[in-house]
Amino acid sequence: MTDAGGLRGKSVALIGAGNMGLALLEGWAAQDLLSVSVVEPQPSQRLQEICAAKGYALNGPAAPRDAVVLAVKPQALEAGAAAAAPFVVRGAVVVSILAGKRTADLAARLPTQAVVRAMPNTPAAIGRGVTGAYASEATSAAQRALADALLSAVGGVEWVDDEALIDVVTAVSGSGPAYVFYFAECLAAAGAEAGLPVALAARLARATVEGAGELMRRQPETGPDELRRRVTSPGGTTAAALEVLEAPDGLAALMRRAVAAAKRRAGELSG
Ligand SMILES: NC(=O)C1=CN([C@@H]2O[C@H](COP(=O)(O)OP(=O)(O)OC[C@H]3O[C@@H](n4cnc5c(N)ncnc54)[C@H](OP(=O)(O)O)[C@@H]3O)[C@@H](O)[C@H]2O)C=CC1
Ligand SMILES: O=C(O)[C@@H]1CCC=N1
Repeated sequence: MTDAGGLRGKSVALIGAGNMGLALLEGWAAQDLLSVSVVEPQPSQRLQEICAAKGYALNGPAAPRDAVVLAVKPQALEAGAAAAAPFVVRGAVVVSILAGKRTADLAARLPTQAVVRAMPNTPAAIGRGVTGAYASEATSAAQRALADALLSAVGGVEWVDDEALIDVVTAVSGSGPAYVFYFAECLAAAGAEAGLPVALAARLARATVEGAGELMRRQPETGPDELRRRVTSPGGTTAAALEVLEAPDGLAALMRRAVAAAKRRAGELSG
């Protein structure tokens, strides 16, 4: 395995291996460059398999690590930070993926100020995630590079230099996959209501979202607006539908409200 990010020989502790923690671990295991310790109260079978196959310590004694990745629920921050602290030594960087929790919230509970706040998303589970990240002022360039390499194992990483933007990243790409899945659900439901058998409507909606996403992926130079125009024949069916979606109270207004609600909730989770 190539080691573009300089991960070889680095040591990491992962605190919390649920949906997102496990996705990160899968990415690290595929690269096979790191020494990993995992703390997880209820290890899933998959977690146990990875740890056994890769020789990762699972719920073993704490030891100093180069990086500690915190992946518990925001509501479990106190317990998660307590579990993380023994792994955090001078020079270690803490990478938190907790929604809403500020770098200051983390630093107040951990023996370091070097904290990276990151927001991945669930396509990380197939190596196709995108993560927004912010490094506190106390984070060195080397610590930030290590955090970048750890997060890059499951997809792209976009750094921002204003921590407040992470709440927006959370509302756009962190929560975003749920919006897309919900769109597929709504499209299927509308198709069924318009007369299609329920299962067929679900298959058509799913294949449409998959195909449209893949089309976008394969044409990175073409904006979604242009791809949309290519579907839309003048005076045709798509134009009729888009007139509804583009109405003042249509999809743009709904997305604005949805993103604002998620951003507001991220703010409420801080502290
Ligand atoms: N799901 C998503 O799409 C995304 C989530 N996030 C963030 O990632 C974090 C994790 O989310 P997600 O993976 O979905 O949640 P999960 O509940 O799936 O995973 C959290 C895991 O942490 C474990 N845990 C709880 N307390 C401790 C502790 N003291 N020490 C070690 N492990 C502990 C939990 O165990 P138990 O179940 O036994 O309590 C659980 O397995 C959240 O903060 C969330 O905001 C970020 C981006 C996207
Ligand atoms: O819903 C949540 O709070 C988490 C953060 C982003 C996606 N899931």
